[in-house]
Amino acid sequence: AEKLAHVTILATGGTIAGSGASSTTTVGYTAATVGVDTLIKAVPELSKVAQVKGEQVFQIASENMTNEHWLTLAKRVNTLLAQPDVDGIVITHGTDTLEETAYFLDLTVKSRKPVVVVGAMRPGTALSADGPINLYNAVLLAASKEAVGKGVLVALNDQIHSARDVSKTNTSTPDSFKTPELGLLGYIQGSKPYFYRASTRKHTADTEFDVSRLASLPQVDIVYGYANVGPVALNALVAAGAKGIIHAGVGDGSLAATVKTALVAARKQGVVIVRASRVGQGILARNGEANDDELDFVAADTLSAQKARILLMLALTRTSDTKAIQQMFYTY
Ligand SMILES: NC(=O)C[C@H](N)C(=O)O
Repeated sequence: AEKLAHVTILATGGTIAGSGASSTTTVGYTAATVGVDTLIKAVPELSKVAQVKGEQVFQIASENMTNEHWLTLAKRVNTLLAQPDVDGIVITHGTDTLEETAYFLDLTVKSRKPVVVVGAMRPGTALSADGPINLYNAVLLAASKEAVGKGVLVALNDQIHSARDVSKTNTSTPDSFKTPELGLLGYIQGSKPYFYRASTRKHTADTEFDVSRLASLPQVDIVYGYANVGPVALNALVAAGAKGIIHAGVGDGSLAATVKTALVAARKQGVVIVRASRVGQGILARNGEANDDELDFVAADTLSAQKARILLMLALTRTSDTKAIQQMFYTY
């Protein structure tokens, strides 16, 4: 028989480690209550697909995830994957910011070994809890040869997504994670992963970002576009020391006149401005709704605002040159 792969499960909390008052409690439960050993014991089938070890890295609801948590997690993943006796990693995570952690790791993990981020939409106490099957699928995916070199993967609801393109799309249903237009990468069925496509963007072992010596990340915040918007929130963030601003604009990243004036002023003070869209799908065209060449702004391409924030933070650890940063937005 083939020797089973060694997979380490890094537990961070979330609903997958949550519990509710009754079996029908699917909202208003408590996240991050159950430890990694209990999660593993709840799925004895794991021992058929991998030799599993568990580590409790954090125990938080993912709305409390911070840059510092990400740095700690990325360093731990890199340390483990450098060991010859670790073949793959699974990270259990709350779903609210799961896509952000996954993309952060996609840009900072220095290995081709599989890394799979997984969560659940229902707490473990609920009828038809999705955590156990999601964890089982994530572990077999992390143990698989098929997942090697694919970048950080997100696996829920029997589907495999790329970290860059996946989003939580529904507040509560188990099929919440989707890659609407660019498409999911594959499925898990009958204890086997099936891949149909791969991301064309640089990730993991091929990225230029190195967090091994970083204790913090540059402050980058997001401002939202909407009818009747003014510059108050933007100006407050700049005054609070933001080094970068992601503008999650209406449509193709259009700028309200008063906001545009404030963004131009911020840029003159050295703040890097990235135009993104609140729409959720499509390319944010450089020099489309604003003349980025003239304003010295950066276009987010197809990244959501929350993922543009991650790429800009990491970009600012390397350069403040907006042409170089724009190139990164077309590369990652
Ligand atoms: N489904 C979940 O995991 C939601 C929870 N608030 C979290 O992100 O930790």
